[in-house]
Amino acid sequence: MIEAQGLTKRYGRKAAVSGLDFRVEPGRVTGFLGPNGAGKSTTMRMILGLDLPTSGTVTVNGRRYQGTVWPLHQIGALLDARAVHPGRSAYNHLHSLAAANGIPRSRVEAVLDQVGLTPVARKRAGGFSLGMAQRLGIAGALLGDPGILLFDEPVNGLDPDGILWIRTLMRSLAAEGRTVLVSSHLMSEMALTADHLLVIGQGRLLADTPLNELIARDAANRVEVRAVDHHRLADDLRTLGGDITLKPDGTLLVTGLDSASVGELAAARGHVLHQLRDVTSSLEDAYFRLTENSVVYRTPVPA
Ligand SMILES: Nc1ncnc2c1ncn2[C@@H]1O[C@H](COP(=O)(O)OP(=O)(O)OP(=O)(O)O)[C@@H](O)[C@H]1O
Repeated sequence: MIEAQGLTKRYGRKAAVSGLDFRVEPGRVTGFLGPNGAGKSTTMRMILGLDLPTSGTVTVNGRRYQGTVWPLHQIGALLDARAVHPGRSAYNHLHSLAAANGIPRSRVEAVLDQVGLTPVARKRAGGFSLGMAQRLGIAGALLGDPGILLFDEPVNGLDPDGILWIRTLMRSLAAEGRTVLVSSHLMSEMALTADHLLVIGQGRLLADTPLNELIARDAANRVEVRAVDHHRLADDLRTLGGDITLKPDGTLLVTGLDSASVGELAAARGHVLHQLRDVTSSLEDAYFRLTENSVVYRTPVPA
């Protein structure tokens, strides 16, 4: 279990993370989402004790960081896959980590197997592709068989097989009762991997919610309706409190009313409808709506 209270990190006048309160519970995969620069890596570094909070606290299994790096059997982390000495083999890299942490050599072989790097274990890590480096970083995180795992963008650079492997790994680590916190910008992948989400924007918590609830809340009370006289229907729906967007093809997107209310109003006022349907939502839709005011680095949309 990881618990943050009022967690704040400032760099000079800039607040990278502001007053975060959250708990990351064991037994589920918690996705950590937010636009570029939102503060995800900074938060992970503070959890690991690599950065100290300016104010507030973060505890790991109820204990505060005591000034030495958390031992690998408590927390394993993948932060930067390229942070490996390029001249060292995968085996030697893991072996020196194991030796420094009092972890038996047999674990090195076990995690190399687990991540599929046994055939290249004696090759220089500097020659690894990004996907192989990610696997080596994950092997390092698993080495101490820790109860808490942090992964910063673990699918970065992985091919579809690797992405499926990561998803299965995260889910099985959580099913074993471990605490798993994973950041990603890949919404479709997060939708398949995470049970719970923490979403931050500009250093502030925007959502701490089960994934399904976030998507369901986003879809709730959004209806698409096509009518012969869409202008008159739009006026009638507004009187019921609906927020209406008229699409170029004449379809009305109604927010704030469910399909039953729209259908009953249409029948009562004599509207001829050609279509009435609930709008479904995806994690990507929900995420965009949640973070639309928190994006710092926005890319212009081509005209
Ligand atoms: N060492 C540092 N010195 C100064 N500013 C920093 C430092 N580390 C992070 N920041 C700033 O803090 C903010 C949060 O950065 P952080 O890397 O935590 O975001 P992130 O959510 O991980 O972003 P990304 O998705 O792009 O990896 C950014 O504005 C960043 O520029």
